Amino acid sequence: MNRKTSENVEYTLRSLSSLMGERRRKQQDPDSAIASGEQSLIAATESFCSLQGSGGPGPGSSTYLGNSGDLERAARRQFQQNETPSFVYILSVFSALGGFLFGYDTGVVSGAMLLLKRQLSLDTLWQELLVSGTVGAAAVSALAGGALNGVFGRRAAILLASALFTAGSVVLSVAQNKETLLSGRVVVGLGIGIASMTVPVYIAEVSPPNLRGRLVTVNTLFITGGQFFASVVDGVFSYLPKDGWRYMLGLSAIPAIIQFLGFLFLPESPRWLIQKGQTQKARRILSQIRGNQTIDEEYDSIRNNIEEEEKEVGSAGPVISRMLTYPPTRRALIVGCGLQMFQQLSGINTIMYYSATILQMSGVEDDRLAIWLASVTAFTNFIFTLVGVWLVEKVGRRKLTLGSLAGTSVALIILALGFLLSAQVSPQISLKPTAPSDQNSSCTKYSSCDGCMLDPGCGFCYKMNKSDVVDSSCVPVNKASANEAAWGRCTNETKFKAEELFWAYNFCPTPYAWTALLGLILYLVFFAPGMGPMPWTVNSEIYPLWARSTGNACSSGINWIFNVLVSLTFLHTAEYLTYYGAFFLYAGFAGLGLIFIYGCLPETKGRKLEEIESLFENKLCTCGTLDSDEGRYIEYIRVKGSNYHLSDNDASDVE
Ligand SMILES: O[C@H]1[C@H](O)[C@@H](O)[C@H](O)[C@@H](O)[C@H]1O
Repeated sequence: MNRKTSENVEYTLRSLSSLMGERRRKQQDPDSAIASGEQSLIAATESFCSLQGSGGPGPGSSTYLGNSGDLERAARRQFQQNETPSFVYILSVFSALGGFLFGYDTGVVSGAMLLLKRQLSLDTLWQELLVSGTVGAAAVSALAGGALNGVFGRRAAILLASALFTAGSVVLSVAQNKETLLSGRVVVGLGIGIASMTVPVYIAEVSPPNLRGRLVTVNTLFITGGQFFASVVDGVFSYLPKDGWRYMLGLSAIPAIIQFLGFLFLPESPRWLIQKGQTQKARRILSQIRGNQTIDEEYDSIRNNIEEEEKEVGSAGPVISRMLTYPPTRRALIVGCGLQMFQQLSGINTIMYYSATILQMSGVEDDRLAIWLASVTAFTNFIFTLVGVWLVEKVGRRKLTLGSLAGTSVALIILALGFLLSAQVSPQISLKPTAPSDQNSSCTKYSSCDGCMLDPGCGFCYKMNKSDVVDSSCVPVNKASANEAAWGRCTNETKFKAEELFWAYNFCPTPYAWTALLGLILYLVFFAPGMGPMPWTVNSEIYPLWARSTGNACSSGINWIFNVLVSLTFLHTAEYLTYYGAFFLYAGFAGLGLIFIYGCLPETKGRKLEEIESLFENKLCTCGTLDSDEGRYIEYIRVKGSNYHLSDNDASDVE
């Protein structure tokens, strides 16, 4: 946003105070690492005193000379401790429980489905409804969450999300039929959508700039942590074939209740309060969150910004149309939505969903072992998100996202090559058994395992002679259990195993499985630190306050819409393009994403939320060239006469 000349006075004051502070720091305290704000506090006080000529102790007075060092030290100690108060961490962890629930509830369903489909005899349509019903509901509520956040505030939205999570989990754990299950999954989905768009915004708004990226990324750490925890719970309760799913789906009520109770006592975002004109309350909460640190500079900068924004953009008309007609927010919206779209188009959820099969291809035949190994995949995703938490404030958002997506693209190519090589050496089908008269025989038309595996209705029954596949056939899968065939030699698991027969559903025995496995591991190692968390982190930062809820609602909505699209189309894509074709396609999307991010994503590391809008003043796709600006840090703030004043109405304010 263009700062007007009326601010020159403020800016000059700021420069002056910084210069004085800098000189003083060099003279008195050359070694200590004092943040720039600290110097300006002291210097601003000096410059204010001398400018005012108030008769109080000034640079020329003996009292001043005698006590200035002590005063400075005392002021430093009292107001400028640079430690981050633990309250910020408490707020972040309680809000990130929303991320945990997002991860848990999207992750747990695959294990629950294995048990549910048998107990409630669910056909494919119902299985799909139960999985995508949640993601679809999340898309709707993420879009609607913008208005909710804007009108009722971040805290109310988080409370609502945790209430929905709790209600949904209770309904799921006591459900007696598939209709009730679907309604429970939809309620949980509504909670996920609201949490996914609100939590990053709330954390970004309460965090100090130097920690913001890290704390918002912790939310994604909680998402992947939730997914990992869900996979462990799936493993544990898979041993309870009757009611195991009730525990799997119901357990999320515990973190949801904890979050709800916590947020009854936790405060609203001070930025939202300032926007709503509740300035006294905002100031109180901001100083509570910042502990010993002085908040005047931050408070003023937020308030000035809101005033300026209102002047520049106006407040009439729906936020989304104002965002689209005002170039900086339009550009930010394109970047935010593009990031979320490319996150999903890189196929993360297909990879997570498909990991058990990739692992089976590499020789893990036991189903239960495959479930446990899938939790190793989820664990890898989680651990490498932790690497992202560590890197985000070191290398910045832009480099982290670019590096991550470049690695992800290479991993996708390796994965695709693994499937391609496997398809080329796919075992031939040597036996064509005749189907019993009342049974489906369409599977017997395939001539190699590859075609058979891509048909969701068929499986591959074979024997091994040393490392060669022999006596192989393609027969229909048993609809009640994918571990067995509907008819033929592989119908009874215990019996066919004793006869040294093998049953492969969804995969083919292949000597190149290691390539796919390598691709899978590399994918997670690269995706998790950058492309996983950064779309959420960047979106929480790039919109000005008036557009933040709406911007995040749109971009989260895009994330969920593409999530549904990619997951629902994966099997069909694989059928038409084969598996390697599907992964080459995702690699192509990742490549496009790389160009988009290289051209359009600016670095937001270390900047105040209020400054970030200025990064979108230039035409889109010039961000790469602006990268060199990283070190240039200009602060636009209004310096008040005293940083110590306690109320908005303090008569000593100089503006
Ligand atoms: O950032 C998250 C994370 O990467 C998850 O693992 C994935 O399942 C979500 O779709 C994504 O939004």
